[in-house]
Amino acid sequence: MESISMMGSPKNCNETFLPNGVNGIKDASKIPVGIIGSGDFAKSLTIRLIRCGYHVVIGSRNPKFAAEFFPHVVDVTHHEDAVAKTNIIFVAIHREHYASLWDLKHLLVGKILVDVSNNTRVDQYPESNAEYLASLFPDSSIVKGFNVVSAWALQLGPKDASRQVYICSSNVQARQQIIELARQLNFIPIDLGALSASREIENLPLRLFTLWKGPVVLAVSLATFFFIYSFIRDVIHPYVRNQQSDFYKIPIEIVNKTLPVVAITLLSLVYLSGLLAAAYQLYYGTKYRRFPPWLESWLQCRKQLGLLSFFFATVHVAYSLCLPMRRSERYLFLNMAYQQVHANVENSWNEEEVWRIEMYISFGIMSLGLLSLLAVTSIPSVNSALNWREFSFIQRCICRET
Ligand SMILES: NC(=O)C1=CN([C@@H]2O[C@H](COP(=O)(O)OP(=O)(O)OC[C@H]3O[C@@H](n4cnc5c(N)ncnc54)[C@H](OP(=O)(O)O)[C@@H]3O)[C@@H](O)[C@H]2O)C=CC1
Ligand SMILES: [Cu+2]
Repeated sequence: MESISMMGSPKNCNETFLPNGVNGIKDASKIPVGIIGSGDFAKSLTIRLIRCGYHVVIGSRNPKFAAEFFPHVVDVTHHEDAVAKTNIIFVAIHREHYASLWDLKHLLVGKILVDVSNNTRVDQYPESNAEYLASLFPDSSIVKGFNVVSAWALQLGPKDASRQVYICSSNVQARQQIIELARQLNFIPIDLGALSASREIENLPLRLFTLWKGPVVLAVSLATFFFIYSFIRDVIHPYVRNQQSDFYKIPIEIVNKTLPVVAITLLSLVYLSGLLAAAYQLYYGTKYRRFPPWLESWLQCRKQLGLLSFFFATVHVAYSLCLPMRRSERYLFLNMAYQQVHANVENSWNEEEVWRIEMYISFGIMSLGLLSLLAVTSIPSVNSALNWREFSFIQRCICRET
């Protein structure tokens, strides 16, 4: 790591945004970082780099044209010139164009090339883009990284939540330098070792929603099932038996009966997986045995199940709050009042019923409160502000009470 401490720019990017590097960023501002390509990624990366005090050199096929899109402090020049001026070069062009850099081969000897590219499909090519780049330029140090951040996120600045970047390279020194650079740019670098990990890193952005797929399909199936069940029970059944038309109940009442059932089923699935895992460990008398794959993936998507449960519970609360606003409710209310008058009942207060409903509502609100606490603590930035014990306290103890 010492070899890179020369990059020593301040920990906080904001400080470095001052003009002329007033506060001790002189070192970093002197380190030129090269970027080949002048597209969206190059533009956003440039902004992040200069904010953090780096000097940026852009290599473009058409520097005159490209210069218009970059701040004045950026040196926009030809590929050869950019490569000659810098030791760390981001390759911000698509894989299909890598071969066009072939002429620069002699200039790239011993330099660090950072491959930021992504593919459109998982395992699109036999070898990863970074390995392909390495095969084109065997005398350069190829580092894979930064492909999981979007150009948009790069521009948002250091406060953005998606801060993790995965970095790998077979050249340890080059990898360490890029890891340090990522840290200076206020990312959280994760070292994945040798360049062979690049295939996995390239597949990451394409696999973002894998953990959501199962829970979402499950939630939709549960919702459909319970909706049909309530529909048959509360609408079809009275219609068939007494010719009573309750179809008006479909949009609100039936939906509102479905929502809490789905919410509570999903929440119970979150904790059931933990119980099954514990039972499994007790049964085999060891915690060093792998769980079966279905349990493993179930355990992995607990957070998604929990968040979906929270979503259904919240919508249920919104629906419930709107129940008395409906016209149907008012008609029913009036009719009831009329019937009461007709039957000469002066007071229809039912102590038991009153208590039941009061308790229902109170518990409902309390559960939503606790569920939102769980949901909030699972947000990465909040999560990282809690220590491990605090987090497991909230996730375990509070939940047991719900
Ligand atoms: N955009 C994003 O959010 C992200 C992009 N990436 C990766 O970054 C890389 C660049 O993406 P992005 O900036 O969006 O792409 P763009 O299409 O916006 O830009 C690509 C750049 O490549 C250069 N280029 C185009 N054709 C050729 C060619 N035939 N030969 C040499 N250079 C060429 C051009 O620069 P010039 O005309 O100056 O030579 C062009 O500006 C890609 O590999 C992408 O996968 C990774 C993460 C996120
Ligand atoms: Cu309810």
